[in-house]
Amino acid sequence: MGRTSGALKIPFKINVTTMSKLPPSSSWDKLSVSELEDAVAHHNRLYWVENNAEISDPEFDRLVEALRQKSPDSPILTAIGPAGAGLEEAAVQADALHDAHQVLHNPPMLSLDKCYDEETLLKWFDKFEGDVLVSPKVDGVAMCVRYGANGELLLAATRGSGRVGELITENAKQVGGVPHKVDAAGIEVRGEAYMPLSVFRADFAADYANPRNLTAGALKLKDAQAAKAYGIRFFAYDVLGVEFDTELEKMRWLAELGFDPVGSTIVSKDELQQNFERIDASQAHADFQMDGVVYRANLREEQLRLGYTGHHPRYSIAYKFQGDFGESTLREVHWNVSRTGAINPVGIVDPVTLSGAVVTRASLHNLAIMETLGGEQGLTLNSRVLMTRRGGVIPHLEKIIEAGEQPVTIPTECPGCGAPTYREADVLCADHLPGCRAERVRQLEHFASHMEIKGLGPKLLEQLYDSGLVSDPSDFYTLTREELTSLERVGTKTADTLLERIDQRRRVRAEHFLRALGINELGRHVSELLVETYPSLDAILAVPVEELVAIPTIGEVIAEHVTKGLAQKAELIESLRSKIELVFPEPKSESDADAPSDSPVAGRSFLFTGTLESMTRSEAQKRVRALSGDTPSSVLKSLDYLVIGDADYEKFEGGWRSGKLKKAERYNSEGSAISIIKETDFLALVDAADA
Ligand SMILES: NC(=O)c1ccc[n+]([C@@H]2O[C@H](COP(=O)([O-])OP(=O)(O)OC[C@H]3O[C@@H](n4cnc5c(N)ncnc54)[C@H](O)[C@@H]3O)[C@@H](O)[C@H]2O)c1
Ligand SMILES: [Zn+2]
Repeated sequence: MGRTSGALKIPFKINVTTMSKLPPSSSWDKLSVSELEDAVAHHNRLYWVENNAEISDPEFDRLVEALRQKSPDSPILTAIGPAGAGLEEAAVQADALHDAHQVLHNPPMLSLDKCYDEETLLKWFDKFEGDVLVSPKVDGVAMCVRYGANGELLLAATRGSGRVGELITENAKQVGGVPHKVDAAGIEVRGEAYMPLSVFRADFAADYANPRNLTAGALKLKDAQAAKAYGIRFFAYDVLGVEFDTELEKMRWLAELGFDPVGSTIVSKDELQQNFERIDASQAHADFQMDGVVYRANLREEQLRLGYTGHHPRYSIAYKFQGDFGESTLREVHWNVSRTGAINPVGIVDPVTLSGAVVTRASLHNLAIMETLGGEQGLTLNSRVLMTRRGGVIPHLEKIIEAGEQPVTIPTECPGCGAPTYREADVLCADHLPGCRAERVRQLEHFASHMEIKGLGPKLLEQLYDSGLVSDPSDFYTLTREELTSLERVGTKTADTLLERIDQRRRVRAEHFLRALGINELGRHVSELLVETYPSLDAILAVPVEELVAIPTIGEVIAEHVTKGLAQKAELIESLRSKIELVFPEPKSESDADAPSDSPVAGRSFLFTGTLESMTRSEAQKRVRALSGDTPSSVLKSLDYLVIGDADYEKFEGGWRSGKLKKAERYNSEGSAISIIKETDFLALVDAADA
């Protein structure tokens, strides 16, 4: 089974950093001003115009900083960014504004001023009065959304050159956190679109190097429906068309409108550095990639007084993460069999400490990405390499500093079963033999994770597979306590918890089941489409390729992979369906096609207050979102449910009111219809929606 790029793949170049023809970062300082200027202009162009960066972002930032140190007034410094790269000129020359696909940004969507140390930050702070709003600098793609006189979504656009952006309205409607209607007239909201790291890790990390490129690609896909499969979300950080006295009020208002504002706090001068460190540390658990911290003067009158340069607002600055680099040596390349059967390279390097963690391995994604990394002579062992953690988290082999001598050998046989390998497009494949251990264990892992059976980690799965207790996913459902406790390090308590978790997943939504099968191209989007289009598993299994191709967004390649995969797994599917009950959505009748769904959760919004007992707040929010509900971060007039933790519900009945409750009651007295319910009732709602 091989991977071929199907229609769902993004037609977007992967930004792999290869060996730079210019000197490595350590020698930027030795260049003259004019050499530095040339280098900055060169890389800026490669990045913005050719979409093919040769050096990493932190390295580019160092280069710019080297120029700024030597020649603070260099005109090149203010020409960095898309406009400086000539994009704007090109757009205007092409008479862009008469082009229906483009939008003029007024005022332009500017860049941000940058700094790399506390001293520079404090100097900036001394230019104005009042406190500062701090927020993470989200490493995504800038986007604006405009709303009309009735609050309807009019258009959305990319930042483009800063002055001229590209229209992406239909795609933006598929982005989480972009309300289609707001309770405000004639506003423009600006913010950052990004791919949550959880989505990137689950669906794309094996084939793509960077969530930011995927985000940019998804926003520009011709087929807006297909964009949905990328799970892109939007953080709002600014609004035009309404004036506020402070940034804080602005961010609160955005939350009330239903946007997801970037998490922000107000701080004073002596807390600036401490908040940089706090946000830096938060990378370990954040679900988005960030590349620094943004500071903004809180008082609007001070912002107006400071104004703008042509490149950035003076009232704002980004304190960028240095990108913790470390040199190491590439010792080996391991080849892992993925759940789709692709055999992908993983680099094993000498231990190096980066952002507080020891890194010894980094995914090299796939054969083609590995080749690009190695450059003309190919990747070699014992190469000196530069390691980073992307977004401070994902270990990444940034570039080769000095090549070694021994070329990496590409296996001719699958490391799991010995089947001969072959290349298909970017990927190394094999027609795995039935007993391919690596592929089987990976499939078990994939099944468990998509069926949301917690506790089945890779170690335990290997034990289960090697002991013969589980050879395919249907065996999970016949495991007994005795069998489980016969394994090393599995006690009765662990066994019972596990059995209970498996039991809870005997009744699942059909799209989750389809996706869990681990069939190439049968991901979230195609599974959902199939389940929406066909009423039963039998109907899905019987669909011929020609019919699948007729479904919008399913191309020929996808259709072939899916039908072939389902046929190959017929036996497994039969054995699973005798143990699992699949839930299909109620068929929609023609007349109510546009009516809100009758799921008690889909399309409704939920906000939580007080302490939840059955799960954490973020788990509760995840469940709501998984059922297509919304989770605004504050009380809106249009809110459907305010959920009170069970323990606090008694207090509520006794007269206690949280801020959120007070607000909800006030809105209700003004005509809103917010249901205030307790946790147990919420659980009943989600269970009903899940059923
Ligand atoms: N590798 C290379 O060769 C190369 C060359 C040129 C530029 N670059 C990189 O391109 C990137 C983009 O540069 P730039 O100057 O256009 O953008 P920038 O890095 O100055 O950032 C400005 C952007 O930050 C975004 N942002 C994210 N979170 C925000 C928040 N909380 N508040 C306000 N704004 C927020 C905004 O959308 C805004 O457009 C930089 O990271 C730079 O390193 C790399
Ligand atoms: Zn194999």
